[in-house]
This record gives sequence, structure tokens and C-alpha cells, in this order.
Amino acid sequence: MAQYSRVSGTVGLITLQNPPVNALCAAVRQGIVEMLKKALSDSKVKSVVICGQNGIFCGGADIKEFGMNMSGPPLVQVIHAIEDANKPMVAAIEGVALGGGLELALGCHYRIAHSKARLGLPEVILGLLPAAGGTQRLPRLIGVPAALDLITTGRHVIAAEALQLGIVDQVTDHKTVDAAVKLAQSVAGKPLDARRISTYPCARPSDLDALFEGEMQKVRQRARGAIAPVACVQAVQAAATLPYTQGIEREKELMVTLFTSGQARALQYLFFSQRAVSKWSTPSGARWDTSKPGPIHKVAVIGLGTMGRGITVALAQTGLSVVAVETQEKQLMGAKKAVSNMLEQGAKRRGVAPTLDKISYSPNIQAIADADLVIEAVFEDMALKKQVFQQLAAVCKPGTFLCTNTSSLDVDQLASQTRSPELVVGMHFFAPAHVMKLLEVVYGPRTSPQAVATAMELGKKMGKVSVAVGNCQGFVGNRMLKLYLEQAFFLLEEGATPELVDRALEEFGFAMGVFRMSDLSGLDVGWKVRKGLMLGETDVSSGQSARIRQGCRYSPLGDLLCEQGRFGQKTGQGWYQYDKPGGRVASSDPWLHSFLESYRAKHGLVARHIDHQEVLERCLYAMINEGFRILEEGIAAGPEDIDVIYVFGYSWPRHRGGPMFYADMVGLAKVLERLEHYQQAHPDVPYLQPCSLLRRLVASGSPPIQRWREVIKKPHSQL
Ligand SMILES: CCCCCC/C=C/CC(=O)SCCNC(=O)CCNC(=O)[C@H](O)C(C)(C)COP(=O)(O)OP(=O)(O)OC[C@H]1O[C@@H](n2cnc3c(N)ncnc32)[C@H](O)[C@@H]1OP(=O)(O)O
Repeated sequence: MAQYSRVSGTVGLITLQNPPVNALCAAVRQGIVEMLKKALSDSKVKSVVICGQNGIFCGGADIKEFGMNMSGPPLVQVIHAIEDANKPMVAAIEGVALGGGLELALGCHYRIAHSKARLGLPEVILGLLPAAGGTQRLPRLIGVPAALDLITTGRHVIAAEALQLGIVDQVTDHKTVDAAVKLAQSVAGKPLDARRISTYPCARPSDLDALFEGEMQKVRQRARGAIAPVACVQAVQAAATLPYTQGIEREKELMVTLFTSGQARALQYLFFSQRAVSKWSTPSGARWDTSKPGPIHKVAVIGLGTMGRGITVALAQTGLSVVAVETQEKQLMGAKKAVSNMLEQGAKRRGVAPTLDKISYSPNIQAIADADLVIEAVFEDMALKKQVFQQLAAVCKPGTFLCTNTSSLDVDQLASQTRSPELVVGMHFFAPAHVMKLLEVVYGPRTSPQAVATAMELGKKMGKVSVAVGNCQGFVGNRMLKLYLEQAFFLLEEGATPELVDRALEEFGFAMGVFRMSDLSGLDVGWKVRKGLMLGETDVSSGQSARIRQGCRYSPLGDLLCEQGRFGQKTGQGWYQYDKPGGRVASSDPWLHSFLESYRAKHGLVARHIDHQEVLERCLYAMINEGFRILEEGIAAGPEDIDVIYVFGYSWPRHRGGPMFYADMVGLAKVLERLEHYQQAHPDVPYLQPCSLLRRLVASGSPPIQRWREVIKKPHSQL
């Protein structure tokens, strides 16, 4: 899987051959060792170039090998053999040099990159560190602060920045391998001692201890319990304080700890899950590889509130033509200004020209007549959306895909308003729509495979992680979220405080606990949804009836706060208090605590001690149980879909893989046992009843998450 040839008479060329990204699997590593021997023993060869086939240098170690017993020569030794070579070694970097790929290049004596190439050490994103000498060579080459930045964030740099940092020696706009061969010829016979990075001293800034202390603090804060970023800092600290041979030992030691941690498993599962969700399928048999997306040149957005504006920005940034329609003139003018600002800021950040000219604005719905796809983003109200869909059906040209940006409403009811329900599909964006990576693509029973494929393709163009899901109340994300929120309310009724619940969830790894998050997104949003479901009326706020709706336990706490005008950050008061409306810093609110006390007294509830474990089990297992129901009903095709939705749309801590992966880590039997326990304690909460799929999985011996689909497909087995 590595090829050798001699070019221009005196240059040995080693080409890595492992499509699609030339990952360094055992056979590639073995191939490099053998081809290197050939090159070094060929007396005609004066210098050697290493490149990758198909315009990609190397995407790093083969992540698929991580779960297996490693065979073949270890990458660290391969790189040492390259660095020790007595002929100049030149890395010709095209496409990407990531992880082990960049480490391989750092073992070479010279590096040349194409101007479009991207370089980086993204191991931290996989729960690892660059353990093939990356943490030891990079700081020696570019200095401790710059190396810490790249290694702890995993960010990619383009060739120009790599040149500026000193990672590469040259950048070319021409054929990289040809330029590398020229460079190799020009350095043939030159001494190599000063080119072996492992022999460089590591420049030590005078305030080294303070630098590492500050970095460690920053990283711990950002990591939210992830251990890899911390290990990355420790490894770079070894480079700065120890000789290379000891540093590389420390790097290995830290890597072994990470390698065997559940966090690395979770993050690697997420890497493959993120890619797996693009290979969507539906229960009716439609699939990504047999469904062709329709051609989309022009997209219309209807309704320019917060969501419509974000969607318009995200569309314009893809380079598509956009018609943005808002019937209220004042709102239209405001939207135009806001969208232009967002586009300008985004373009400035990315160093490109803003795409303002891609958008035309109109107060008239007739302006969308020639759009290929329409995204309706009006207020979340079924009657209003139905009216808009009737208008769309009348105005749009035949074959136009009609998409609704709804967070929970029935996509099929909207499809019924049109003559072509097969063209109707949900596109559930998350706020702010130009920033958040997640897109739920919702197919109804009549949505055509082509409509799903088109929405998925558009999501990809917009840089989203798109997940195809079935049509049900709340789809996947909000359906599970509802139970998470509800359990948190029940915990308050039983004696917890918002602070206690949030602390437990934040220690678990969420950026914000459920109550701080509700304050941020606005309590009124959920209130309106509950009213729409006839749940949020508290006119019967005394006695038992206030806490029972539609025959089940209900907590009106959120509704009662809204009735007081406490909508969260926007009003300066919610589950917490803020220094002013729009304030961001939450502080404990004595009013809220006495409100909870009088609420409990009024309803005869006796506060009891609640610990973090109960908070996690009640909030997370309720949600996970619903996840199993979603899988059983075929609303999500597999656990990966649910996990990707939760990580990219709901800030689930990445190093915990997602709710379904977490259930696998905890153990399905344990989750089942705790759900049974809570169901007995709370018989008025029917959804705590363990889902039959969970029971079947446990009865099947709790197979690993990668094998759940086999059990899902056999609905009646094992019981
Ligand atoms: C004690 C132990 C010592 C070990 C020492 C060595 C340690 C080294 C650590 C590492 O190198 S870890 C790996 C670091 N590299 C990465 O994180 C890069 C991951 N890949 C990417 O970021 C992207 O794939 C890409 C390379 C930028 C290409 O992106 P693109 O959008 O073009 O394609 P994708 O859809 O993402 O990928 C295509 C295809 O390739 C598979 N794949 C990508 N990278 C790897 C890899 N490193 N190993 C195995 N497979 C990889 C990906 O899964 C896709 O597969 P599919 O089947 O087509 O979905």
C-alpha cells in the first residue's frame, strides 16, 4: 500500500496508496518501511519524496484499527526511521496532512505544501493525543504556545498559516509533487543534522510555569470533563521540560491512558456516526444511494424572524440564489439589515467576500414563483403554516420542493395542504440557524425519496450535519427533550433546586444545565407549545388537577413562572435572576426558592433530599428510554442518528458519545433496572415504563451499540 519509483534520475518517490484518505493502516506502515529501505539502498537516489495518491497526503492513523489488536510496525518507529535516514526526505503535502499524517511529515527533513492543503493534529477530537512524536516535535519546531494551540484544539491550518508558523518550508500553487522533487534535488547531499526536529532544543518562554498553569486552567474549563485536552497539555509540557527520549516516553504513557478510556471510544464512535448519518434510509426502503437529489439553484425563505434570517444567511453563504420573503414591510427592512450584518461579519471572519448580492428581498409571495425549493419559517403555529402551504401550492412552479422549518408540528398535515405531498419535507434548523450544525430532515409518510435526498443534500451544502428522521410530535430531538425537561420540573417539586439540577448536569458535561438553558432560550417558547397541546392552562392551579393533565403527572411550574412574566434572560428573571433584561450572568433568586416552597406547601408536597445521581438518572434515563421507543418505531434509523442529533443540536457532551452510546457505556441492564425502580416510585409517569426494545436488548445479552440494529430489525425475537 505504498509504491516506490525513481523520478528525475535521482529522486526516490514513495507514494502512499490507501484510498480514500491514505490512512496509515498496518499495511501502509509496512509499505513505507520497505519502500524506504529500497530508496536508501538505491545508490542512484540522492533524496526522497513522500506523497499520497489522489491528491491527498494522509488523513492520519487508521481510526478503524483503534478498536483492534495493532499489528505492523508502530508509527513512531516508522517516523524515526524516516528522520534517521541519511538522504534528505521531503514531504509533498496535498489535500490534508492530519494527525499521524502530519507527524509523518514532521519526521521528514523538509515539507512543502500546496496552497490549498490543510494541516493539523486533530487527535484531541478523537479523545487522543498526537502520539507518534507530534507532541514532542511540533513545540520544538514552532514553539510551545503555537503548538499548544494546535494540539489542544485540533484545529486545521491552511498552508499559508502553516508557512507562517514554520510548519512547512515552502508553499506552492503548482503540482506539489513536481515542486517537492525540485526541492529534493536542490537539497541532495546537504547535511541533515540541523533538519532532524527531534534533536532541536525546545525554546522555553521565560514564564514557562505560568504559561502551562494558565493553559491547563483554560483547557480544563473548555473541556467540561474531557481528559484528552488535559493530556495534550501534559505531553507538550514534557516536550518543554524533558529531553526528547524522555518526552516521547511520557507521550506514550499519556496516550495509553487515553486509548483505554471510554472517552476515546465515545469520540471515535461519534466520528464514524457523523459520517454514517449521511447514509440515510427510511422504513419504506428509500436510501441515500438509490435516491437522487433534485437540482437546486434558487431557494426561497418565507418569514424573516430569527430562524428565517439565520436560514437565509446559511443559504447565501453556500452561493445559492435566495429569495427572502416577509410580508410585513417593517420586519422586512429590519431583516435585510440584520442578514447583511451577519453575512458581512461571517465573511470577515472567514476572509472571503460577503455574498449580499445572492439575496433578493420581497414583501410579495409571488416572488418565489421560480424557486426550486422553498423553506417556510413563519411562526410555529399550525393554522398559520397551513395557510402558507396553501399559498405555496398556488404560487410555486410544479416540482418545487416545499420544506417547513418546524420544531415539532406534523409535517404530513402541512403536506395535505398541497397537491403534491410527496414534495413536502421538514427541515428543522436549530437557532441560530447559520451557526448551529444540526439539521433534522423530517420525512412524512408521503414524502418522496427524492425530496429527502434533496433536503439532505442542501443541508450538506449548508455545512450542516443532517439527520433524516420520521414524522412524530417533536421528531427525535424535541421529543426526547420534553421528558428531560419534565423530569427536571418534577425534581423541583420533590425538593431539588434549579441550582442543584444544573450543577449535576454541568458536572456531567453539559455546557449549561436544563434551567440555565431554558432561561437562555426563553421559557415562553415551551409555554406556547404546551398551550398548543392544551397543557399549559393553569386556571385550575389549586388542588390535584393542576398536577395531572390528560391522566398523567404534570408540573405546571414552568407555566406559573411565565404567568408571572418570568421568561428567562430576556425579561431578566426566570429560574434565576439577571442584573437586567437581556443580562447573561445567572444568579440564585431567593424569590424562586420561596415560590418553590409555597408551591410545595400548596400541593402537599414534602421536600426530600435529592442527590446528583438521581438527577442524572431521572433526567437522562427518561430521555434514553424515549430514544429506545424512537428506534423501535423506526423514527430514527439507528442509535447513531439519535446521538448525532444530541451532540450537534443539544450540547450533549461529545466525550460521552450521545445518550444512546452513554446507555451502552452504563450498561443496558443497569439502565433497565433504574427505570423499573423509578417507574415503581412514580407510577403516574407512564413514560418511565421501560421500552420493550430495551428489554429485548437486555434479554439478548446487551449487545454493543454497533449491533443494536440486528435486534431492532427482529421486533418479536427474544421475548
Ligand atoms: C499507543 C498508540 C500509538 C498510536 C500512534 C499514532 C496515532 C495517531 C493518531 C491519529 O492519526 S488519529 C487520526 C487523525 N486524523 C484525523 O482525525 C482525520 C480524520 N478524517 C477527517 O478529518 C476527514 O475524513 C478528512 C481526512 C479531512 C477527509 O474529509 P472528507 O469530508 O473529504 O471525507 P470523509 O467523509 O470525512 O471521509 C471519507 C472516508 O474516509 C474515512 N476516514 C477518514 N479519515 C480516516 C482515518 N484517519 N482512518 C480511517 N478512516 C478514515 C471516513 O470514515 C470516510 O469513510 P466512509 O466509509 O466513506 O464513511
